[in-house]
Amino acid sequence: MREAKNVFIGFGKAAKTLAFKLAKAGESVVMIEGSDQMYGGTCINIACIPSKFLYTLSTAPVVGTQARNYKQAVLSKRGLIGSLRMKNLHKIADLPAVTVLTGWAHFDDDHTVTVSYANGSSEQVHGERIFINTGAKAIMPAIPGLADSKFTVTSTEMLDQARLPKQLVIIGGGYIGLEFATTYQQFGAQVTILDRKTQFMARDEREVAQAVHDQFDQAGIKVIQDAQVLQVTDAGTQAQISATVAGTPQMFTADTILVATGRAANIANLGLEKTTIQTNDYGIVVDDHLRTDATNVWAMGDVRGGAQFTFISLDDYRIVYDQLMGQGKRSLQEQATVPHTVFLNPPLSTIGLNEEQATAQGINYRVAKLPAAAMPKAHILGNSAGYLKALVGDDDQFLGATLFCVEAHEVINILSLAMHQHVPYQVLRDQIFAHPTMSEALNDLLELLG
Ligand SMILES: Cc1cc2nc3c(=O)[nH]c(=O)nc-3n(C[C@H](O)[C@H](O)[C@H](O)COP(=O)(O)OP(=O)(O)OC[C@H]3O[C@@H](n4cnc5c(N)ncnc54)[C@H](O)[C@@H]3O)c2cc1C
Ligand SMILES: NC(=O)c1ccc[n+]([C@@H]2O[C@H](COP(=O)([O-])OP(=O)(O)OC[C@H]3O[C@@H](n4cnc5c(N)ncnc54)[C@H](O)[C@@H]3O)[C@@H](O)[C@H]2O)c1
Repeated sequence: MREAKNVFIGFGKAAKTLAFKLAKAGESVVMIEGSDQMYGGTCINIACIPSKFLYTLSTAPVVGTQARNYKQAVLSKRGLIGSLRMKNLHKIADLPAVTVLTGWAHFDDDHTVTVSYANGSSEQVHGERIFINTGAKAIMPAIPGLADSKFTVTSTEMLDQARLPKQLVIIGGGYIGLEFATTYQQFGAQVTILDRKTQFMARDEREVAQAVHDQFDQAGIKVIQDAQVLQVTDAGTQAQISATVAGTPQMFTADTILVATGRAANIANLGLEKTTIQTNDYGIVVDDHLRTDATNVWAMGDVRGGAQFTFISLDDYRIVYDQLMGQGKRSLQEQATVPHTVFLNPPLSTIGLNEEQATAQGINYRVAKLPAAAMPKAHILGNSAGYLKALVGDDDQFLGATLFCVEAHEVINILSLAMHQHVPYQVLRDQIFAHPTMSEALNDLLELLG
């Protein structure tokens, strides 16, 4: 039986970062990844990197009469992803302390896993410690005809489909739904979002949801709330989607249906029932230090049923590394306030509380709001839509911010740093920023607070 001090199941963000550090420290590592197309995990192969690559190309200004070339963008994406995948593999596999096994793992007991290879063979691996980082996968709702339709794709297939849809129907108006609507509309597809909730962007403040809705209206993206999809039927070159919208029957047609109805932790087929590891409806149960109920097993990233973001998986690595090699003080508590970005055009970034939440919690706040159009950089970048908004408490500390403007995804990191380091707003108000940038909007925005 193969033995290692550290056995990783899944080559995700947390696993690859922790494996590298432990191997560099001279500890033996076995990294088990199911697919040779997934070295480096979901983010680089089928999620953040390819989706933001296509988003960025779709957002670039059209020069003269030259349309944005979707097929070319997908081909370039394949090149980029292929080289990142190999870079990720070699960064780990080339270390003398590491063995990478390409096969699917399942537990036999708390210390032992069996790896099944594509050629039908298998082997057992014994780990003093085992780290589960198997990620999540798209949920396919049980709608008659949906899974079997030749027009149905998940984000994974969509990002690699070289044909631009003419009529794209997206089921689900969450992160993936909103981002793919933006990207594919910009490449030239007609996009309709069908979401079952009655409210658009239900998790967000109404003010910003309305601003995004207005921007979608302008772009020609149709957003339909309170939509219950009942059935999908293939009819020649198109699918017919029957649904009710606010209780009234409606038909939609599409040549591509993107299912974006959430992602569920990859815990099936892991053999967890043979271990003392516990699961719940969201994934593997862990404590604040990411320990499972088996004392030698940790779970990190999407599989532990928390927020599904690459930066969370990366932070999970920090928590576990601190336990193994540091003081063990780091925990999930530090992840309470993190920045989020939905890559729309302009992007929407948020952190902490919005006005509605502060009001609901009875927290006193002062608010500053600045139109993006006030910033020269927004005009240079050709998109002056949106606004920046920040909330501060009686103690002059930031409570939260909503940035719906170009470069929001960069500027939000400054506010995140300020919140975590308890920097009073006056510091950013008077900070010297490079010019012309969107960061300098923080000077003008916070000046409004006096
Ligand atoms: C389209 C899309 C866009 C996204 N965009 C963003 C974004 O912009 N920003 C952001 O922060 N997050 C984004 N996310 C979320 C982000 O991709 C995930 O939260 C993150 O990749 C999860 O990483 P992880 O470390 O949990 O594991 P993953 O990177 O998912 O790795 C899990 C690995 O385990 C392997 N595996 C699974 N089961 C087994 C097994 N039994 N044996 C062996 N190997 C196994 C899988 O093949 C996979 O390689 C996006 C997600 C999607 C789908
Ligand atoms: N920029 C980013 O950070 C980014 C980008 C993409 C994905 N992600 C991550 O990936 C996760 C998965 O994304 P997602 O968009 O699939 O999930 P999501 O949870 O963000 O949104 C799912 C949406 O689908 C809707 N829905 C569910 N079932 C439905 C049905 N049967 N009919 C119609 N609507 C239905 C829900 O109302 C919800 O609005 C996100 O939660 C996020 O953590 C992050």
